[in-house]
Amino acid sequence: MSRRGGIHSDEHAGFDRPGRRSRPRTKDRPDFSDAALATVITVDRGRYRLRLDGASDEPGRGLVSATKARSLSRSRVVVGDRVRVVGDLSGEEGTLARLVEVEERRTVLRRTADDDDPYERPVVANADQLAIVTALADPPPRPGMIDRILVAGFDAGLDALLVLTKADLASPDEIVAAYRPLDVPVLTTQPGADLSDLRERLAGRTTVFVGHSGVGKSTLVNALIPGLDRAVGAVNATTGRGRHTSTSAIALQLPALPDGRDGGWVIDTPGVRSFGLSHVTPDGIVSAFGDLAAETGSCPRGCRHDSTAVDCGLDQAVAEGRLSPERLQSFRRILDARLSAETY
Ligand SMILES: Nc1nc2c(ncn2[C@@H]2O[C@H](COP(=O)(O)OP(=O)(O)OP(=O)(O)O)[C@@H](O)[C@H]2O)c(=O)[nH]1
Ligand SMILES: [Zn+2]
Repeated sequence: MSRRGGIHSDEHAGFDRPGRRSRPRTKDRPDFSDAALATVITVDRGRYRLRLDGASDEPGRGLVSATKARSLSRSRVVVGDRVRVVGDLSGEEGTLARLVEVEERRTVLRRTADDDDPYERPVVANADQLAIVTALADPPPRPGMIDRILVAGFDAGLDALLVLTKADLASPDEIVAAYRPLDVPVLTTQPGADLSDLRERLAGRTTVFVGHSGVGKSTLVNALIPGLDRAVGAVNATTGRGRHTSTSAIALQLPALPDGRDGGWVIDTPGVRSFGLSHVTPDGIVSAFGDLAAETGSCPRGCRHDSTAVDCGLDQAVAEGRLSPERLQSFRRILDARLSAETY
C-alpha cells in the first residue's frame, strides 16, 4: 500500500499513472503541521463539512465548509477523516476553507459495490466500532447481510455490535443464539426502550451505524440524540441541510453521559442494499479473532479455513479441544458470507 500526503491512496491505485507517484514529494511540499485539525462530518458533492478540533460542544459550533486543495484532487476524503484545513475558519455563511492534508487513518471501513467490483471504496475512516442495526421484523432479519457487514467490520479491525430493533414485534432469541459463539454483543431496542446500555457501548468512541433501509436506524439515532430530527425532512441543525443528507454518511456527536463522560460519536450511513466484499481475504477475517488466528499457523499455504479446507489448523484445534465446535461453525458461517456471491 503506498501513501501520499498522509492518505492511503490505494482505492484509486488502478488509475494512477506511474510517473506521478514516484515524483519526489518531501522537498517542495508545504508544511501544514501548524494548520488547524478538523474531522470530516459530511461529504456532499465535493464540499466537506468539518468540525474543528477544540470547538465547544454546543451544537453548530466549530463547523466549517471546505473544498479540497488541488494537491488532494486525486485522494478520496471520507467521513471520519482527520484533516488539516487553512483559510477562512470562521464558519460564517458563504465562507469556504481549504482542506490541505489528510492524516493517516487509524481504521478504514471499506466496501465494494458488489463482489465483482475490483475497486474497493473507503466508506468511513477512523471508526472504532461497527453497529449493525437490524429489525427483528418488518423487514425481517437477513442473516446473510448481517454476516457480510460483520466481515467488513472485522476486516477493518472494528469492534462489532449488533443492535436489534423492533423487539416489540418479534423475539431476538434466535439471533442472539447465532452470534453468541462469536462474542458479538447483541442489544435490543423497541419504542420507548431504555438506551443506557447502548449509550454505554457508544461512550467515548466512534461507532458506524450500518443497516438495511427501514430497520429503524433513523428512529434510533433520533432517540440517541434528542432534537436531531434525522430524516424527517426538516432542516437539520447540525448540517444546516435538508432531507437529502440521508443519502450520505454523517458524523453526529452524542450527548455526554449523565456522569459527564464523553458520549462518543455516531457515523450514520445510508441504508445499504449490498455490501460487496471482494477486498476481504479469509486471513483478514481470521485476524479479527485472536484465538482462531493463533490456530492457523499449521494451515497449508493459501488455506481458506472454510469447511471444505483440507488440513486446516482450525479443525485440528477443535479435534484437540482448544476451540469449541460452535465457535468454529459460526466463524465459518461468517467466512461463507465472504465466499458466497450473495448480495441483497
Ligand atoms: N414497531 C416498531 N417500529 C419501529 C421501531 N423503530 C422504528 N420503527 C418504525 O420503522 C419504520 C422505519 O424507521 P426508520 O427509522 O425510518 O428506518 P431507517 O432504518 O432509518 O430507514 P431509512 O430511513 O429508509 O434508511 C418507521 O415507520 C418507524 O416508525 C421499533 O422499535 N418498533
Ligand atoms: Zn486453515
